[in-house]
Amino acid sequence: MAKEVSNGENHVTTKPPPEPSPLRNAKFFQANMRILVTGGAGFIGSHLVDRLMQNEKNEVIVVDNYFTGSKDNLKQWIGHPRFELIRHDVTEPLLVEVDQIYHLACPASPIFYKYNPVKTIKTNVIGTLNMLGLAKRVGARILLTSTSEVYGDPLVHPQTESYWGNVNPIGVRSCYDEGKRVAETLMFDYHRQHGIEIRIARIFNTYGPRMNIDDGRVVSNFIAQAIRDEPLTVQLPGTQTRSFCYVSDMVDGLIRLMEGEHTGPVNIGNPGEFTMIELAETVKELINPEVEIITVENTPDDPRQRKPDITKAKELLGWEPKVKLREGLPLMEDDFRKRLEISRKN
Ligand SMILES: NC(=O)c1ccc[n+]([C@@H]2O[C@H](COP(=O)([O-])OP(=O)(O)OC[C@H]3O[C@@H](n4cnc5c(N)ncnc54)[C@H](O)[C@@H]3O)[C@@H](O)[C@H]2O)c1
Ligand SMILES: O=C(O)[C@H]1O[C@H](OP(=O)(O)OP(=O)(O)OC[C@H]2O[C@@H](n3ccc(=O)[nH]c3=O)[C@H](O)[C@@H]2O)[C@H](O)[C@@H](O)[C@@H]1O
Repeated sequence: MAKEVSNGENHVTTKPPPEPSPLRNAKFFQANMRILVTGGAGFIGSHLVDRLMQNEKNEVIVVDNYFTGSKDNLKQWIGHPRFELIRHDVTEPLLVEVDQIYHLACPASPIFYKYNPVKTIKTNVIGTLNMLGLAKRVGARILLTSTSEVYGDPLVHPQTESYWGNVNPIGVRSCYDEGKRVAETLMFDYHRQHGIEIRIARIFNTYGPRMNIDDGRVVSNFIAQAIRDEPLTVQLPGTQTRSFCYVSDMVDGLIRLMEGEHTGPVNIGNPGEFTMIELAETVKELINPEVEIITVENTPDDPRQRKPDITKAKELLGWEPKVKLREGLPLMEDDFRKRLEISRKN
């Protein structure tokens, strides 16, 4: 009988896990790992695909409905014999033979997940249910990209995985944070009831090249504003904090979690914590010292502080972030300048 330890509790499964595909152990087949990435045309998903495709033993299938993602993010792989791209909405069932599922499909920026909240919650609940059904049918291991938003407006700081959170169940962010909480519940219920091999990553604010330029998230907003000579819009009070992880570190953490022995949940994020005023000042200093910083109204239920405790990731996965904010911001600036076609002034 499979046994897992998480949050100090024993999760004893009622059934042995389904047999994995024989390909997982095949020595001579051209690809011995078929990997599905849902949401693979998005920001984190496309960087994950790049990393997975570097291993010649991997065959990668992306499914995406292109709500916030784009084929452009995957253009280097389209037509590659080990790569397949399917336009598909995860709220509909999917039948594909795979060994691993990275389940990322879900709009992540608050302006996009609030745009159609009913669809967001369907994506989180029905989408995750469909992917768990697929994992059960084909015996695949499945990783969910959950979020630090499961901690809500946290009363514990920094946040450890054992903290249950402080979440408004009826607020405008609930479609996303409560949606992800249900998704985590479904993952553990399939694990306990059906023996599915699960992995849960709780991702903290991640940034890097390929974020949508008008994505609405704070790092992309500030960088685009600095490049366009527009004021940096710090939402009030400006003393709220976030901890920003560069995307290459994130992808490394996700792959380690998938390949390791621990179900999670595991926080994956960079513990360097900044107020939004500090972030704006850093962007101003690095990208455009002339730019103005202004304050604007905030949106409801904005978490006041957020910083991951990454002890578990360090101990269980041997993972910690390498890229500091001051190193990551210029890399993102280069990408934004190319796409906006605005070069540096001097
Ligand atoms: N970037 C972050 O800071 C962050 C933090 C915490 C958690 N996450 C999680 O990581 C994942 C990826 O986030 P991201 O920042 O790359 O966002 P993103 O919006 O760039 O990517 C999400 C992808 O999912 C696709 N998608 C959305 N709904 C879908 C559906 N119903 N069916 C199929 N595809 C669908 C989108 O088109 C997009 O390509 C999300 O699950 C998000 O909740 C991200
Ligand atoms: O990391 C996470 O777990 C979650 O965090 C984010 O949510 P949030 O932290 O609210 O992200 P932003 O929209 O980037 O906002 C961060 C902070 O910046 C502030 N902000 C945002 C935009 C802006 O122009 N100015 C500004 O000051 C917001 O008020 C907020 O306090 C992401 O949107 C989610 O994808 C993710 O799941």
